[in-house]
Amino acid sequence: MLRTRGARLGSQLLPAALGLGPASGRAASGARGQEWLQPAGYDTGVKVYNSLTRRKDPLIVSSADAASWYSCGPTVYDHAHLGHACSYVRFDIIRRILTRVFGCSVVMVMGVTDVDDKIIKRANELNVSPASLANLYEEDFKQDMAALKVLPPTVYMRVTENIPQIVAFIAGIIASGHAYSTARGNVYFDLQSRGAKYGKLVGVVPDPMGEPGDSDKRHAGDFALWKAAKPQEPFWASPWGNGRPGWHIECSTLSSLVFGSRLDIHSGGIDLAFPHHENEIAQCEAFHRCPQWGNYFLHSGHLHVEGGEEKMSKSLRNYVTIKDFLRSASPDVFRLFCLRSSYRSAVDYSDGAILEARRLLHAVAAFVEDARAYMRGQLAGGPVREDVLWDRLGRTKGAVQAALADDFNTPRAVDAVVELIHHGNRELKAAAEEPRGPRSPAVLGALVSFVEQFFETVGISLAERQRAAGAGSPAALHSVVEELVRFRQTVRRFALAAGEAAGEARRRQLQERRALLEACDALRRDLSAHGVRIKDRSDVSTWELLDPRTEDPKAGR
Ligand SMILES: Nc1ncnc2c1ncn2[C@@H]1O[C@H](COP(=O)(O)OP(=O)(O)OP(=O)(O)O)[C@@H](O)[C@H]1O
Ligand SMILES: [Zn+2]
Repeated sequence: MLRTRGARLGSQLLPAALGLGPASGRAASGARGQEWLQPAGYDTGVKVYNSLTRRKDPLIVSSADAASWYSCGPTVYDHAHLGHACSYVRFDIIRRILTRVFGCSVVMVMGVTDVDDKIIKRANELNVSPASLANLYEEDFKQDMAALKVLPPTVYMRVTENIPQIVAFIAGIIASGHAYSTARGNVYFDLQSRGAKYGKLVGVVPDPMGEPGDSDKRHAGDFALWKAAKPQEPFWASPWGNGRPGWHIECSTLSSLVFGSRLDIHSGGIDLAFPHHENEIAQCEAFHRCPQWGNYFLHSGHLHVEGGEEKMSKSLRNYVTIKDFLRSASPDVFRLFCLRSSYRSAVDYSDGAILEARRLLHAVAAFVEDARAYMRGQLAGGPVREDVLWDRLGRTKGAVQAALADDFNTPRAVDAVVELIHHGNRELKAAAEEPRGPRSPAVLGALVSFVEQFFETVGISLAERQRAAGAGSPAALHSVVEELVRFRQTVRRFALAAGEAAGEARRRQLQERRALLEACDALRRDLSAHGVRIKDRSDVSTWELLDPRTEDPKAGR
């Protein structure tokens, strides 16, 4: 059982410290029961789909240096799965785009739910304390996020470390006349007191769930802010007796502790819109006594298992853990899979979809590598149509910027980049078929830079991909591979030179040297299993180190 901590009512959470005043700006139509107030501040240039208005609004944040963003974090009772990964990777992509493309720095707070029914139940099953179970899976979650290259929030905040602040927040809501305590030591939000403003996020408010007959609520839809302690459960002291916080109040308090009464962006999976976010809004607007607390609510669509109606979920046992996934595929492959659909849409997870992402990543890397080889003069070839490529590059840059400004439309941006690569490949191919002539390394260099920069922006590093398998390996090993590939090239050239003889001599030489070519092919195949990919172009061989998890298993055979 957790140590009970005394609540220091009001001392931590003074409304004066929290109250930055209501969001200012002009009104716009949209939300149920009241108008959405367009905030004043820094216009990012992005139009974002706002669940509050159910349309795309200009994204205006308090400041370009510190857009406030609250992200609902995990309930830490088990390993995270690809559904969680999908939501956090998608928002990580948006955060990176906001920062790197639209010049807006983000201050992100993520709440970690480390006390909750699911945690208590699982801890009891495993016969460990809820606190140690939560600690274990919080660390596990952070490791999974790091493995997926999701940038950590500016600060993680644990519920159990902020109980006095939560108690003070609840007291503030009672003081504002929007909550009541009961004889049994529970505190509920009084839904009727909110009137038509309840439902401003989701529009139509679903009927409240069936309630147990002995509930001490005034109305079935009222939701718990404080739950009186039950036997064998962790509890903390409060003015209403021992107990623990309800789920929704945690996020309202944690967000307000850092950002006060104005929040620019709030994110989470679509399942959190109701009742969780709706209730957070009710609580915050009651506490801060402001007409609009959160300005933009962003919701990510669910990851489903292909063919299934339901989201990937622990309780449905239809999940793949992040760890299992990363054993056979790289984080970049998963990220590209996420990029290929809008963050708002539901997406089907399947082996086929992952293989497609893998192949696409492979094709991108192959282009970059070929363009580099061309620049170095290793690709035999003549001129490319420079003007065509410069024109394409300019148009692609514009298309990518426009797509990202349109509700972070990553699939459209990726398509534009793939189209550019297609043109780049076409020119390289044509150049390879022409006799030697003037070369155009600059434009291909510009294409490589742009493609690399685009993927870097969204968190996929093509350069890192080349280094991955070699990371930490001594430089000497690198030199050994270099020597090996050079030796193989010498052997290969000798074998290929047989074709230059004539008549019977040619046939005999080809026959004699065929075994050498076969040995060279076998070595290429064998080394690819160790992440060394050799590419033969005519009689020139180059090589690179690759992360085997990124590679298409069938590629290069
Ligand atoms: N299948 C999924 N697809 C996309 N996002 C998901 C999926 N499952 C959970 N999420 C999101 O992950 C975040 C953390 O969720 P949380 O810890 O509450 O898990 P959960 O929804 O209880 O998961 P589970 O249903 O497996 O128990 C939330 O934003 C939630 O919306
Ligand atoms: Zn939340």
